[in-house]
Amino acid sequence: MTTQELVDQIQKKKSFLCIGLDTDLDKIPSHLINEEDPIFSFNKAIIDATHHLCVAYKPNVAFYEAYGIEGWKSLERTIKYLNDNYPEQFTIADAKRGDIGNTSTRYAKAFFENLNFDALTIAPYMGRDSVEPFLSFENKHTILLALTSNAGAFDFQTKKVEGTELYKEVLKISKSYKGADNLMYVVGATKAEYLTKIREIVPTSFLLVPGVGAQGGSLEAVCKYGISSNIGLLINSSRGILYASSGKDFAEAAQEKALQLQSKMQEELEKRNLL
Ligand SMILES: O=c1ccn([C@@H]2O[C@H](COP(=O)(O)O)[C@@H](O)[C@H]2O)c(=O)[nH]1
Repeated sequence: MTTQELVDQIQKKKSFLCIGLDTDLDKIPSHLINEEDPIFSFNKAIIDATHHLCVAYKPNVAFYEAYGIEGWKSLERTIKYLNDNYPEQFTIADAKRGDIGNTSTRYAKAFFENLNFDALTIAPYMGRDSVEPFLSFENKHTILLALTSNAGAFDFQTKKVEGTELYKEVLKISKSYKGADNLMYVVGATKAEYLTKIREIVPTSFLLVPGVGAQGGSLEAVCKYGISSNIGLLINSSRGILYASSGKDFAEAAQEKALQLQSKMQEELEKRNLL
């Protein structure tokens, strides 16, 4: 999917919601456990109930890898279901990969070609030659960790290197990478006050913003400091939507949570004349 197609979807749906498919067998409703593939059954019900309210889905691969080959099959079924039934959805594999060049190329093939995701999260720590292999895939997006939502982000990301915070160096230096047009960045909703500085460096780049919901980040603050002329935000919520109910009404409850977030997003877009 091109970035313009993503912007068109956001405007059509009045939503920049990304739903995180962090599907945990310990948390899904008990009546699904005896299904042949409980993870896929849960995901399918969530997707069918929420697709009109969001523009992206983000399975975090840890939740699939944790169950071995069966978990990987659930991930394959989920991305195939999305691509076959809702091709307008922007799909993100949250895998936080990145390695020496030839290995990065294999990761890129796994997620962009084999599984056919639109985007993949990448750790920038190994630098240019670990990131550029991902950027050479046309209409595929590399989402680089810039300033993450967790407390440990302050261990390294905000430390100064030759006078500049490391996360700013990640943003600045990555702009010179070959294929940088395919870059997006992760910025945690819990770090919303940093977004003004971030927008000075990457004024229109898309930002994937996790941390609204279970981690306590504020949607309003993210919009206040981070929204750009092309909107440029995908705000993720996983647990806050997926586990709104542990009963048979889980999909309806997830839909209600997604609707609440979509309505707030619509308000934020309308008050800035971005629709
Ligand atoms: O900085 C980051 C980067 C990634 N994540 C991931 O996003 C979701 C958030 O889930 P919630 O349940 O909405 O808290 C999860 O997959 C994280 O691994 C992040 O939270 N922060």
